[in-house]
Formats: sequence, structure tokens, C-alpha cells
Amino acid sequence: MTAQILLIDEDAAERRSMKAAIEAHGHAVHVADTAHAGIEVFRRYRDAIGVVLIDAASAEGLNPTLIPILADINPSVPVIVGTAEGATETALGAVRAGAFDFLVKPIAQERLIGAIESALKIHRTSLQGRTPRRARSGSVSFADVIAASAAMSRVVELGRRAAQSAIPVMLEGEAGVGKELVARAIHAASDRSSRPFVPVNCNTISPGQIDEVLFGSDAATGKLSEAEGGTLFIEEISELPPVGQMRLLEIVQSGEISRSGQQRSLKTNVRLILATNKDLIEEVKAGRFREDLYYRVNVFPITIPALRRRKEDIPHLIRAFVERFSLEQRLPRTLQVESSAMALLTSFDWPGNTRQLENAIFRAVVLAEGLNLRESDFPQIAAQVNASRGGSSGYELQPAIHEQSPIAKVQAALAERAAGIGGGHSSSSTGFGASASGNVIVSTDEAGNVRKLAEIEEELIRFALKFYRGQMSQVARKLGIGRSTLYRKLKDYGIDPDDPQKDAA
Ligand SMILES: Nc1ncnc2c1ncn2[C@@H]1O[C@H](COP(=O)(O)OP(=O)(O)OP(=O)(O)O)[C@@H](O)[C@H]1O
Repeated sequence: MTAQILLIDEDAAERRSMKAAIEAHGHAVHVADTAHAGIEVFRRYRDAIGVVLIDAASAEGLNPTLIPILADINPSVPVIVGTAEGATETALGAVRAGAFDFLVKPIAQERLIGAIESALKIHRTSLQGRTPRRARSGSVSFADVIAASAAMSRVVELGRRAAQSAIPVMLEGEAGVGKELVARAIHAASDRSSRPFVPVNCNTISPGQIDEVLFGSDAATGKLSEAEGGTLFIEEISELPPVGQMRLLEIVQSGEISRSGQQRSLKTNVRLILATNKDLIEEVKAGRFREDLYYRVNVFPITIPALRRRKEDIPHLIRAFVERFSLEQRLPRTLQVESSAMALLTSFDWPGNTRQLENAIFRAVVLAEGLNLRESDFPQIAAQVNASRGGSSGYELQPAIHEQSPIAKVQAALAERAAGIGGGHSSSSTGFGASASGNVIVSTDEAGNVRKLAEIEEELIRFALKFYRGQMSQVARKLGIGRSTLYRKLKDYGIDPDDPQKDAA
């Protein structure tokens, strides 16, 4: 089926050859030579374009705001990024920003067309249903926030508390950790839930326009007025220019806003929730963010840890996403995730956090051929796990990935983490204890022999204690043993139930 592709590429010769390759496959190509021109074309043909292809291999690299801007214009269009060989950071940055796929140059024609066809399938599917990138609208409650880890449970607990008052909330966390989801849940649990929730992202509005977009030019316009009585959610607050910071301070201090050309200030009744993925205090120190505003808006900070710091959440998120997308795709039943795929997904560090995981699952469910999700349904993740082990830079196709067994791959990733590369927990006496933090229990040791049952039992008990936050009766029940047996085993293995990760005494 003919589709329309937007190609953003600064290099004229490459533009021509890519365009010819795509046209030869029967698709129509719009070309743009700069990010700016690309945005204009995308804006014009937002409903006709099926895939955007960005060449980020030029000296400029990938403009960090390009993918979010495109997503703002039409979030259901997948973006594929081409990167130079070895530009792993650019590729990871693209994935983090929400790119559907990345291709490392030189790009084989087959791989290019394969990536475009998969992206088009995703696009067609998301036109029928919802896409993970589309901001959740409607009511989102705390019940929608998956929180199995202690860290995420704490976020939910703080969020619920924040919902009981109207003080400003500052949500801190890397891109894709769930700041907007939590902001929506706070709003929904507050007494403003019947009033609007208005999100605005300072990063996707040009600095010259931000003041007008936020505060409007007269009383009836602007996001602030739109949010009257409800919640204004300002993302990337560190990007708010000085004038905007001044106006916001005025609002926080007096609850009023003055507009040029008007005599009187207007009262506002808006609950502010702000989000940042930068360390705001560093921005204050660098003189880019007003100190007085910082102290005014930082009264109720909630930090959402990166997904790699709360790996217990990963299997729960995977199951929830697989169930949701299986339903949306009207599959005969919810797809099953094979344990090797689960192990791969749990071993990965998810630089793009939950959004990246959600996108990976969405893509896998849509493209899955059987009723099981296998490791091979996550080629980008496998390639990155492979790359982080020093196997290769950027994306490599299947052969290199499949030369190694899934278990060996996970072991290598775990060993890397145990050596401190991925950060996290101290290792246990087995030497493979990092797996206790990652919900993966490895069955063979470094030499490839099956591990001792007692070692695995010890690891599972440590994991269960952490997972159920020391709730002994729950741990015993889930492990299928009596409480007294559990206590005996704790003693045998020298496990401290309050600190299950600690090495045996
Ligand atoms: N704990 C969670 N449970 C269920 N879904 C989640 C969770 N955390 C994040 N998500 C999903 O992951 C996606 C990304 O989350 P969200 O947009 O809230 O992240 P963010 O931190 O606001 O990202 P950014 O800073 O890039 O705007 C959303 O689709 C959201 O629904």
C-alpha cells in the first residue's frame, strides 16, 4: 500500500538516494533539508504522513527537541532515526525521546524498507486504537499507576497526600518515568477532578511564544485561563524563560496575574503541578532559574526514580501493557510473554524509562506473529543489551544477537551490573546476587553449570522479602511455605529480613 514518508536529511546526495530507495518501494516521499523545514511539512501533512525518517548522522546530530515537537503535532506517526556508526548516544537519545526505531549507517536497503513497513503497520494500527505516545486523556487514577516497587509505592503514597491540598507539586524524574501519569492521577484524586487538567510543555514551545501560550494576551486566552478551577501541569519547567518565571512567581505569591494593557490584576484559582527532568537546584546555581521561584514551587517535591532503579516494576508493567495492547488489538487472547523475553526486558536498563518499555511492548504486540512474545520480538532491546556488553555499537541485526543464548546474555548483563556498571544493589554471597534486584533468577553459574538449589532458594527468598517489603506472612504464602519454615530458612541462610540484600553475617 502506498504511504507518505517524510524524510528530514541535511545531506542533498543522501536525500536523493534515500528518496529513490523509498520511492522504488512504492511510497511517496516528502523531503526537508532542515529540522525546521521538516516541522513545517509535518504540520501541513500531519494526517497524511505515515512515517518520519530523520537523518541524525550530520555534524549537528539529532536536534533534541525535534521528536517531541513532531509528537506534539501528531503522536501517532512513528519516527525512525538514522545515526552514524558508533553514535550510540544519539541512537539511545532518539529512543529515549520516543523514536520507534533507529538505523545505523550504512543502512542496507532491506533494513530501511523493513523498518518503514513495520512503522507503517504500527501507524495504521494506532489510527484504529490508541498509541502509547498519545497523552492519556480522560480520567487516570492512582489505580492506573503500576507500583510494585517500594520506591514507586512511595510515589503513589505522596501523590495521594498531595491530592488532598492545593499546594504546588514538583515532579522530578527522567523522561518517560511517569510524571504526567502521576500528575493526572493527583488531579483526578483532588477536589478539582471535575475541572480541567491542562498540560503544557515548555520544551516544545518557542521561548518567544511561551509567555503568550501560558498566560495569554487577554483575560480569556492562555493555558492558565483554560485551567481555571483545575490544574495546570507545566512540563520542563527549567525551560521557562525569565519573563515567564517572573509571571509564575507573581501568580504563586499573590494568586493574581497582571496582563499588559490592563489596569487590574486578575485573580486566578489554578493548582500548579510542575515537572522537570533536570536538577533544578543546579539550574538555580547556574543562574538560569530564579531562586525565589524555586523555593516557592519546590514545597512538595516527588521524585520518580528511573525504571532501572526499580526493576521490580518491570514484569508488572510488561503484563499490564501486554494485556492492554492485546485487548486493543482484539487478539483472541492476551499474548504470553516467554520467560526468555521477560528476562531480556528485565535485564535492560531502559534509558527511555516506562515510555520506552510501553513502546517496545506496543510494537511487539502489533507485530507479533503467534500468541507468544519471544525475545526475537524485541530486536532493538536485544541489540542494545548486546551493545552495552561491548558486543557492538548501535543496532546490529539478528546473527550477532542469536550467537549467544538468551541466558548467557542475561548473565552477562547481570554480571556487568554486579560489577557496578548499572548501579544498584550489592551482590549476595552467590556472586550472582544482582539478579535479586532485577527479578531474574539465573539457573547456571559463570562456568555454565546448573547452580545449587540452595543458592537459588536463598536468592528467591531475598528477592521475595524485598518484593513484599518484609511482609513475612505474605512472603511465606507466596513462596508456599509456612512462616516457621521461612524463619528457619532465614536463619540457615543468615538473611536479615529487614535488609534482605545484605550479605549473610
Ligand atoms: N507506573 C506506571 N504505570 C503504568 N503506566 C506508566 C507508569 N509510568 C509511566 N507509564 C506510562 O508510560 C508513558 C510515559 O509516562 P509519562 O508521559 O507520564 O512520562 P513523563 O515522565 O511525563 O515523560 P516526559 O518527561 O518525557 O514527558 C505513559 O504512557 C504512561 O502512561
